[in-house]
Amino acid sequence: MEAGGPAVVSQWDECFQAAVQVAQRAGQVIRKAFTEEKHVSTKTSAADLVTETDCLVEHLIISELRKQFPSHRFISEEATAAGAKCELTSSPTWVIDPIDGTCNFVHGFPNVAVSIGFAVHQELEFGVVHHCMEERLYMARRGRGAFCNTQRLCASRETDLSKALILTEIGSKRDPATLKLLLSNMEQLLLAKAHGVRVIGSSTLALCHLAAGAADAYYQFGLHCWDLAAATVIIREAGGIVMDTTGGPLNLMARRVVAAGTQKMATLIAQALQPISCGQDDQA
Ligand SMILES: O=P(O)(O)O[C@H]1[C@H](O)[C@@H](O)[C@@H](O)[C@@H](O)[C@@H]1O
Ligand SMILES: [Mg+2]
Ligand SMILES: [Mg+2]
Repeated sequence: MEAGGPAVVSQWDECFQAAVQVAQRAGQVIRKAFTEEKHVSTKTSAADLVTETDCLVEHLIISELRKQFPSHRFISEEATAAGAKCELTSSPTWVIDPIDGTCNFVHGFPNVAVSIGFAVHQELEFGVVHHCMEERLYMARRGRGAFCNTQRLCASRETDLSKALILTEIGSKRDPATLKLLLSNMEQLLLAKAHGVRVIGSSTLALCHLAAGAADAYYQFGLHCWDLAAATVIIREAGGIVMDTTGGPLNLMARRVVAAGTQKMATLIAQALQPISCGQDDQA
């Protein structure tokens, strides 16, 4: 493009810009509500919390995006909890977690984010994650690199499990059999001499830390498509791998993931894990 020539407008520019703007507006609402009294309800278990701010922010995001893109489809956490169908079609689809880290938000623990992913023909085109308590905006567009604010992100190159910092999340399924498998998986990785295993209470922020090279791997059984969508683009554009726990390609709806800076690390993690059955987002 010659200097001063017309800006090249590529497809989905307008959607990406709208995602950035509404994620920042949502972050302001969450930051304001962070220190205020909260009305907390539970969903699938006593550990699966939701507040009026989750619902308010989800409504704010979707109504703004629907005004600009009325033909688009939406998948979001709280609408799904209220019975909406969770189906990724070939239509342009927004995949939204209004507050990732709601339990942290309720307790005043600052790992809290807004996650907005966007897919067309079931392929993820971009992701925006706003770490609203630290004013960090993680973002990536397919084929154009990953950034945190203005800093380019590069995932870890580590291939040795005994030198790895591994992130995971506990999720909200807390029956004894699930907890036994969950702790056994952590134990296997620690017995393999991993430097550490960390749980920070926000799957999407943990995945962004991986994209930034601040950890070497992430795995989870039980998260949702709205936890994963945006961060998957950010990790891939940072040079990382996001795949199914079986070692196959990621299925956004399968509620399980292994991510790492390198394919070798991702494979070592997947091989160490015992599977935990958590259903699928697109199966009621
Ligand atoms: O806070 P949420 O949006 O409910 O996300 C949770 C997620 O559902 C759970 O599986 C864990 O990954 C938590 O770390 C997330 O924050
Ligand atoms: Mg979430
Ligand atoms: Mg949420």
